[in-house]
Amino acid sequence: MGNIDESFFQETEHRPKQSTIEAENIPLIDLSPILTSDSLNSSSEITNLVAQIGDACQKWGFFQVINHGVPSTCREKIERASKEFFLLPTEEKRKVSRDEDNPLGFYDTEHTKNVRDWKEVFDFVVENPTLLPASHEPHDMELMELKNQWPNFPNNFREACEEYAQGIEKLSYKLVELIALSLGLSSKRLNSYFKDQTSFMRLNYYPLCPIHDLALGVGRHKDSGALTVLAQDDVGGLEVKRKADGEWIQVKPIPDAYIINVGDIIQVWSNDRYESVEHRVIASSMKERFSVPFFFNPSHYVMVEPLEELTNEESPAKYRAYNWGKFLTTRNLSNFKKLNVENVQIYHFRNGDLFTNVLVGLAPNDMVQRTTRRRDTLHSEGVHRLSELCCFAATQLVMLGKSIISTANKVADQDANVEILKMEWPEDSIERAKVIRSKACSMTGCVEAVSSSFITGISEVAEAYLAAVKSVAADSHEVPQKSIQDKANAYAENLRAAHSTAMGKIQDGLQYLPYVVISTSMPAA
Ligand SMILES: O=C(O)CCC(=O)C(=O)O
Ligand SMILES: [Fe+2]
Repeated sequence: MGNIDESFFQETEHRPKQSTIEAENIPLIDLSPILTSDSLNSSSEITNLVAQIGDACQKWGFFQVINHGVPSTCREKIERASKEFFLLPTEEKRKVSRDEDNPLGFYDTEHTKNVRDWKEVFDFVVENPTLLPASHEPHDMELMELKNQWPNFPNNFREACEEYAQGIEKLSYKLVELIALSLGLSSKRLNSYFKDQTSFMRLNYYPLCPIHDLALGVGRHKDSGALTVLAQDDVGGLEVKRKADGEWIQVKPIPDAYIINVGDIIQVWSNDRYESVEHRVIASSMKERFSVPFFFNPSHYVMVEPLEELTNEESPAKYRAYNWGKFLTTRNLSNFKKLNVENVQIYHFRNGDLFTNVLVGLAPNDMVQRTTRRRDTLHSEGVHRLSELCCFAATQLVMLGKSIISTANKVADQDANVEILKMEWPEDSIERAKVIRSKACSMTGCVEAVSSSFITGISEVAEAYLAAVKSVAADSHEVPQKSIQDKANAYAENLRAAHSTAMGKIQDGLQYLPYVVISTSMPAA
């Protein structure tokens, strides 16, 4: 697993506590009613099942299922294959490493919220190939094909993975149908979104961890897809944040059960009726652990937005539509592992109506105060995040230069625990330039995402204020409208300027790197 470095250390407040609550568990649901019929016709058993699923989604966002119809032999086969694969020597596993061009395969430096996870993974897609946007750039329509890479050992690995994926995919459709019914929709309402699915399966291996009090197997996160179907072994370690009080609750291993959780997409489709809930995995110094999540994701071209049937005047759409493929590629951007900014999140697409709710019922003066405070906070936070990003980008560019030079001189850099310095550079200088270009694209992509989310946020606050003022005060001219709006515009302009400065700095820094590449590729005099 390599050296223990600080990139694994969680901030103090996110480190595992000694005693987590074991008393309550997430709901356990018996799916046997779906085994007897192909269509989910409205028998009283199905109605009862749908109600249980609806309750579990609402209260926990998580549940376990038994009598699900996935043959246990399939599961045993993939679990055995996974164990055999991860126990191979690292050099063997690295033959199918994921890289800049292919995000599928083996990987041991997964990061969650910029902290390294104590685990190794192997990813494969269920539609081979899977189509995704080639870049996160909004106007770039080019697509790319993701293709699986399979290891030579163990020799039944591919077969075990493909068979298991088929069984789990079938179960996932059933679950999505039950969830659709629980939202009052027709059972097949969501199925077409998965026609050219971008779903993937992940084999997780959590090795023994000597720093289990500092690190996590997987840091706290929400799953960004539609639905996750997880097989965990008998070791345990998955914890779910209880919605009622924010306590971390252990998910007890149940033989042959699957753990199901609602992802961000169902949260958006359901307009927040069901929430995607945070979870994490504790690392252990006593027992290694294996798990296999399946991330059921829609086609890349799906625009994710609250379903029409679930929104109306009283409960308007809480999110703007976003393109799933672009969301995923923006997420995957972060090849710079220790990015000091948050990755793209669904709340970046939240509509301003939440702030409108904050203003409801306030006296005009209080409205002014609340709006001013929110607008100013968004502005200063935006400036802060952009300047942090700018410093980060400059450091990364220097590091890239150092890394090229030390590779050319074949010396290890003193800072070798910095991820980027350990990069393996291609021999060919054009290929090196391509790597630099893709890193620069990642950085500019992040700058763009951060600045546009703050600019949108500020203008939404100003709009919500205008609407609220108009609705309460007939003589609203007494309430400052113009100055609130003007200042919001000035702030947005200021953020745009900070954005251009950051992009300029990245471009400036980038100008030097080709010289470094060229000079380090020339033969010594
Ligand atoms: O290994 C587990 O139990 C959960 C892993 C997980 O949450 C994930 O990969 O998203
Ligand atoms: Fe997860």
